[in-house]
Amino acid sequence: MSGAHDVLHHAGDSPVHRLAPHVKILVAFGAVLGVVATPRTWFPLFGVYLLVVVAVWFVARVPPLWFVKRAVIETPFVVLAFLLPIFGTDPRTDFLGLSVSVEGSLAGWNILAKGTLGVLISLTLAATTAPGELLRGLQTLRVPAPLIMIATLMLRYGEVVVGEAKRMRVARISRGDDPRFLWQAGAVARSVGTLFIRSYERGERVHLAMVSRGWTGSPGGSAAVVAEVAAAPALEVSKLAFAYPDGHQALFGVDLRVERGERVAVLGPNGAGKTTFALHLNGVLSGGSGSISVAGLDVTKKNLREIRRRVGLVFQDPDDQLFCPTVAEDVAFGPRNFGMSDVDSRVRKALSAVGMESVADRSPLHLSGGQRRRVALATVLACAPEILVLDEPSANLEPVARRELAELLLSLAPTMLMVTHDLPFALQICPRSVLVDDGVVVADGPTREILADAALLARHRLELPYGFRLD
Ligand SMILES: Nc1ncnc2c1ncn2[C@@H]1O[C@H](COP(=O)(O)OP(=O)(O)OP(=O)(O)O)[C@@H](O)[C@H]1O
Repeated sequence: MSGAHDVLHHAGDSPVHRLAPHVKILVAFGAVLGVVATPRTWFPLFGVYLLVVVAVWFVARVPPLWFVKRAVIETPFVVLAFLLPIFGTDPRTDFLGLSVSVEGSLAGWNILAKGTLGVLISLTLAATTAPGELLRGLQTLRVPAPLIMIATLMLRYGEVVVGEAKRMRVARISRGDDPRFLWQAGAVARSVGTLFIRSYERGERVHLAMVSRGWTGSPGGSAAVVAEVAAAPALEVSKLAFAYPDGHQALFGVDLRVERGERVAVLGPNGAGKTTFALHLNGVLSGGSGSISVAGLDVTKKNLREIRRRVGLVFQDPDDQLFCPTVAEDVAFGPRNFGMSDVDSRVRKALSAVGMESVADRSPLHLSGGQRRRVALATVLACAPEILVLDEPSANLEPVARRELAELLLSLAPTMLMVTHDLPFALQICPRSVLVDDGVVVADGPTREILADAALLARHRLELPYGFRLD
């Protein structure tokens, strides 16, 4: 998936691109301050500023048109700048036969000149500095960690919106739409509404993924550990029922007990409630009825931090799970939130476990789907959870990557719950399966026996793949 990276960053190898990011941030910041502080009537100086900015574009080898296209974000200010002379206060003067306010004209010019230069300077910084570099530059400048985290999240949200917009555009065009013509403006306007909703929903899923790795609103945290109840099962779920805020009832009373070290597959047709169930296991979803306990600790607000340290959730879509500028930072996110001490070595070990050490410094968004899936698993492994909850781990994996993932999962010690439609994968990894349908557990037993029950599978819209035989 491409994101805001590609929209605002113009990759290159010019001297401007090669400058240290913190130097560029300081220069850009100083330049914006200089522009803002310049008296509005020093007209020629604004011309000089513009020439300097354009000269930087030439050295950076980024075409001026690239900036012009992106400067459209300034449109509301331009409109305001042109309205001020018309509606400004007296005294007034004649300009090209129009009566314009003198003060309004100066105020409009001030906004137009300073706003445009500010936008162009910011775009120049963004064009010549990759987002990850920008964040590193801020770190070098010792900008407080919460501000850097906020910048990271804003960046991720930008990527979410741009990514959704691109996906929707491709979907529209592939179905014959060509939104270049005026009479399609209505469809485009409706798409903007949909884009907002889709971006909001994805943003919410990214937030859930952050919460599930211990994010509480500020980076860092303590490593306080709550004592568990000895001899309690790894997981005990009783009469769990849940309805989404729109009133849709997804779970109707799930009961499940999982012993320590067990590997259990959660099977079921589309819409059965599997993901909803998985999201409850570390308190990402809550508010229904029934109870859940992990190693004897109730999943309640007071224990949430400890529960999230113990239950690692790997989301169905890796794009929901990965939001930091680099793979290494994403993998470090959970251990940092949980106040773990040996973060660097955890990151190295987790990436090595999934065979992804070589991509540590790359942006997660520039990886292939299969690579992202492995990195998403590493983000959770780095927290060494006692229970690993995986939602569709084998989806979109090439056969070799799928086999490697199976070997990796079989080599891991934690208790495991794996939501999957991949029945052979369930058989390979999990000796036990539970079948969920319509928000309740309808079967629970050895995976082989459940998969051998053709009538049971058929009743719940499950099917072994063509040619697959249970020996
Ligand atoms: N955010 C939401 N708001 C309202 N309803 C939802 C929401 N998310 C899921 N649902 C509904 O809850 C039900 C269970 O969804 P869930 O995603 O848990 O199913 P699933 O078994 O994981 O399905 P799949 O195999 O297709 O991933 C579905 O009917 C779904 O439409």
